[in-house]
Amino acid sequence: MTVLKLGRKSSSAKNAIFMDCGIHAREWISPAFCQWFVKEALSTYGSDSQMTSLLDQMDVYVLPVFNIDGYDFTHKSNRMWRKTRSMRSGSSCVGADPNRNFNAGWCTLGASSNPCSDTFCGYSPESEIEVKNVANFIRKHKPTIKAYITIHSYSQLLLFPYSYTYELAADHSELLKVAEGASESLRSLYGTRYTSGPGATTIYPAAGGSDDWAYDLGVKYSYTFELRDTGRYGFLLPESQIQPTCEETMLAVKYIAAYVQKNI
Ligand SMILES: NCCCCC[C@@H](C[SeH])C(=O)O
Ligand SMILES: [Zn+2]
Ligand SMILES: [Zn+2]
Ligand SMILES: [Zn+2]
Repeated sequence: MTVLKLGRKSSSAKNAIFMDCGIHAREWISPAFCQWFVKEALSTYGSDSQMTSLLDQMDVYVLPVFNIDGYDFTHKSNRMWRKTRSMRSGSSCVGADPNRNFNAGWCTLGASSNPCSDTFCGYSPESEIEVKNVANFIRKHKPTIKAYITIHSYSQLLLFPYSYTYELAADHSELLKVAEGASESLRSLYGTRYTSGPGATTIYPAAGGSDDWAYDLGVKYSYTFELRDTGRYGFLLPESQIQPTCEETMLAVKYIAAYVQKNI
């Protein structure tokens, strides 16, 4: 698994943030953001005081395209594909939903055990190699990873645990406070409105998600972004909106990163 590691070289282990994009194949604005984030982070390091401080003090792991085979399939065959492209003998349907395949309330609610469903949870937790690799990486770096951010589209939401239960997370009020601050920061650029809240009540119940899994592993600041828009173009966001979406999302990510820096 190829992860980009951004940050000033340091002999001692620095605390880190892990961010992935492209877990769902059709959400093309997501990998676009991760790619843009890397360019922007590296080109503003040294001039932007917040980015400089962030990369001096922390490392940022970026996984630009989580679901590579699915992303490729959306370019070549089916633009609306969501899942992985794993094959299983005996099943006529392909792939599992990687955001239902993590070991967090696995396949209990908001997921399907039907291999042909777009929210198929997989044959077992971490059955998808992409999920296993990311889970292994985060487990291995557990002591230093202080925040997990996963980028999706669309709906303009900033979600945090839990989605596998309606129970509030132990850190609910803090996670909400940070999400609202980040959404406010995002809105300050172009007025784009986000809704913040726990996944289960803010979007829908959904077990097996990467954010819930990271949170239960101990990564307190765990967030799922649903980027633009709210349905006009949906997954087919026009090219003209890529740059503004990236710029406003950067403000939210920097807000979260700055909060994490101050509070770990
Ligand atoms: N952990 C689940 C967060 C809420 C659902 C997020 C959306 C992104 Se397309 C989904 O995976 O259905
Ligand atoms: Zn293409
Ligand atoms: Zn998604
Ligand atoms: Zn989505």
